[in-house]
Amino acid sequence: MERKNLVIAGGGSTYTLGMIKSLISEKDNFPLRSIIFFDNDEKRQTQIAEAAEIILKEQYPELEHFDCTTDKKTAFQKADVVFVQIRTGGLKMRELDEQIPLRHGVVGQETCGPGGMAYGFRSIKDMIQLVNDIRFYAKDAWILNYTNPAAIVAEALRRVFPDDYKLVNICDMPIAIMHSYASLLDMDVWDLVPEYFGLNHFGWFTKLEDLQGNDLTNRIKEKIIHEGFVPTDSEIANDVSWKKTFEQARNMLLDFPEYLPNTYLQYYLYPEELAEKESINNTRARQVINGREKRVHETCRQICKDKSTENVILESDIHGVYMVRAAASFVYNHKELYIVMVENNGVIANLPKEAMVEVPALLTVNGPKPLAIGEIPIFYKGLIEAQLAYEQLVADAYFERSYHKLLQALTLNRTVVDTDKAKAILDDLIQANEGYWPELQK
Ligand SMILES: NC(=O)c1ccc[n+]([C@@H]2O[C@H](COP(=O)([O-])OP(=O)(O)OC[C@H]3O[C@@H](n4cnc5c(N)ncnc54)[C@H](O)[C@@H]3O)[C@@H](O)[C@H]2O)c1
Ligand SMILES: O=P(O)(O)OC[C@H]1O[C@H](O[C@H]2[C@H](O)[C@@H](O)[C@@H](O)O[C@@H]2CO)[C@H](O)[C@@H](O)[C@@H]1O
Ligand SMILES: [Mn+2]
Repeated sequence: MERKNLVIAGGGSTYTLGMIKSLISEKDNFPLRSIIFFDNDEKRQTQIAEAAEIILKEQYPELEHFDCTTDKKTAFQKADVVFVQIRTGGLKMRELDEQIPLRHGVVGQETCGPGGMAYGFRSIKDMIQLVNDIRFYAKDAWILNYTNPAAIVAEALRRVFPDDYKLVNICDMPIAIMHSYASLLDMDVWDLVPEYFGLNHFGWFTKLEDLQGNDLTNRIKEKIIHEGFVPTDSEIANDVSWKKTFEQARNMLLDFPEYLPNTYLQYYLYPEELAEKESINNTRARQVINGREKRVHETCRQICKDKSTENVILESDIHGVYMVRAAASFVYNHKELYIVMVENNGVIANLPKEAMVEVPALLTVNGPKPLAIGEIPIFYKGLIEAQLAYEQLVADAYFERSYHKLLQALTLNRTVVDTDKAKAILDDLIQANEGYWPELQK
């Protein structure tokens, strides 16, 4: 296999260390010549890069070149694959995204409801700029984007880069959920074959089979109902918040037993309960700042102090492995089945052609080739159509600079519903996002 050059855009991310470990564990499947980190925050990136360099020297001696840079040309000129994981406004703005809706009694979440809308409105400009920069230097590179809120980012990118089949939006939540199904069945997650439909963070598994084609769906449902549902991927297995989320997925299954839900549906199906449970001074952003971010930075400091990994525990995680194997499937034309975001174009027969849907697709050298789903039942269609309208209105509002459309979007969102509430939240978000959001016309 020809070795490739990888760039990680958002090199300072809390996910980079896990990604490095995943690239090491996957080096036979995705052999690399070089890894370059790119970020617009030199200091944040350097603390990760200094540790990454030590890890790579120790555990990836075959790698010819490692670098970290804030210069676009240095980063992208030789790129074959770019992973994009940026966060416009950082975790500081994530905290406001979560706190502001909560002040109005509405779910405060990074990718769902008003928080997701605020984050999306901040991310679109930077994502368009970044893809333009990558394309200027590397017109044929594969771009795997998992920057959130992926649904809104994917919709905006679809409009600006309509024919770019090498620009793919991808999320790890379905595989993280499948990891838990596999654990229930005492199986390897890679031996599960999913059938799934929806939008990003808004979808359902309709069937899971093993590699021999045996239907495992009912066994999974029964096990979840009788034995409970817990996160099992190393990254989140002991996380209190993720444990609660997986528990709630079991409740969703009890209420709507037809399909197995993506965990993010909890925010749309039980918005009042979820808003009540959240605590404004300890939203998820605060937990990440005091948890994953601190842990990652401490690990980096330890590695740099020891000049080795002897005193730290480093594990590859399902997030990293999923992205790496997906990239390999594109690059080497493995045609493996992954759940990714694609333009619908009839895949879900009773949804609009232009919708960015999340479905299983064969990842080929000519882009993702989604498998046909057919028509979906009315309950799911209704939920998806409203959410899709919200996502499209957010993108419309961004490109048209329209306050009116943003208010429509927020009013449509199941986590908000009430127009006066939507107006009040929107006014607070506009104020908090000054300098990040474009100016809106009323
Ligand atoms: N879709 C998924 O499955 C999935 C999974 C994990 C993380 N994510 C996303 O990955 C991103 C990173 O998450 P995190 O919690 O580690 O955040 P983080 O803030 O720790 O990392 C983001 C990095 O991006 C950098 N950055 C911000 N804007 C940039 C720009 N315009 N150009 C270059 N670099 C820029 C920041 O300086 C920072 O180092 C987020 O968007 C998160 O939502 C998505
Ligand atoms: O609240 P956070 O920052 O911990 O997580 C937000 C992200 O949650 C999902 O990603 C999970 C992933 O599913 C799991 O496998 C593991 O790697 O942890 C991730 C985060 O903890 C979701 O898919 C992402 O879009 C979110 O960014
Ligand atoms: Mn996701």
